[in-house]
Amino acid sequence: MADGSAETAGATRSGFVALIGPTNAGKSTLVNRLVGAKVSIVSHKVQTTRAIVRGIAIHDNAQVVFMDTPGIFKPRRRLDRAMVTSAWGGAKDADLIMLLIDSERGLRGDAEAILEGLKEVHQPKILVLNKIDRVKREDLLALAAAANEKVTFTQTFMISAENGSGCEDVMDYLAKTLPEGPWYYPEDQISDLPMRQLAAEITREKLFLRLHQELPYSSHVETEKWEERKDGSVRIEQVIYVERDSQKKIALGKGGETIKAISSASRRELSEILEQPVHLFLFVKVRENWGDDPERFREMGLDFPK
Ligand SMILES: Nc1nc2c(ncn2[C@@H]2O[C@H](COP(=O)(O)OP(=O)(O)OP(=O)(O)O)[C@@H](O)[C@H]2O)c(=O)[nH]1
Repeated sequence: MADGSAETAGATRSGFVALIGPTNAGKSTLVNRLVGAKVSIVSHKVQTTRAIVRGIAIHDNAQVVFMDTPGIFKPRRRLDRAMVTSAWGGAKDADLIMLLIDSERGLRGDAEAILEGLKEVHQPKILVLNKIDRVKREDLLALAAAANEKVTFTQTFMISAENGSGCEDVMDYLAKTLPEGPWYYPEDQISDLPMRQLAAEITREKLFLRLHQELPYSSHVETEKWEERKDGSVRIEQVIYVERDSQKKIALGKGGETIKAISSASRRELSEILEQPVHLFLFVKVRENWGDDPERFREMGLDFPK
């Protein structure tokens, strides 16, 4: 057989997996772990993820495209509503839905409402109980039973996205369950988030880590300029939008020390990801009501809710 060798390796599989779950359940941590690289920003604060970010992982013969959806919660502001719509929209486009629950928090809060919403979604669903490093085994079993009573899951997994325990089983399952078909992306691609947007997300993560109270929630980062230089370095200019003058002062810090710290942390990480020297310039601008500006929503890849 002259050309049969590729066939014997088995047909390729591929598909889209929507990660749904309450905010702070660990969705970004899990995608980053499964993809093996940082494609989605993580922080201990809730509502870090705004738009759908896809991480792409190869496992056995399968290419698994993760849609890391914004945490689903009760929408209040316009931006919140857009995030929730985007999360459910992502679920409807997927081949498989993965519900991630923080086992320590259980079904309290938004988890209950998500389970209700999932009843209307017809794709196969799996339940993933995360943060098992924090809970006792008997509580996990009770939680799995309670969730399975409300929605029919084809499989239940218990994992720790943080230390990796159980994650391999999830990948094995996905790799053999997704539909047969050609891969959607080239083998070495791990995200379809444009680099400019990923760079903005990284700076936003540093902002989240550095600033407290409400400021991170009323700020937004955009990459405005991206210039590849002849010496192999790149010059990146980003704007941090805040809503008030007082917030601008906080973002800059005394003598500019806060913005300098954010900038150098972001620059270091960007140089690592891009594998080239980065010159990063951050500007803080006040834009009142950016949360009601359709253009900002487009930049974040979200539809502007009426
Ligand atoms: N102990 C423990 N902590 C975890 C685990 N997985 C994630 N975390 C932590 O939980 C917090 C939230 O994680 P994220 O990955 O940002 O959660 P998310 O669901 O993407 O959050 P949103 O963007 O708000 O929707 C972070 O502080 C993580 O380090 C885990 O398995 N065990």
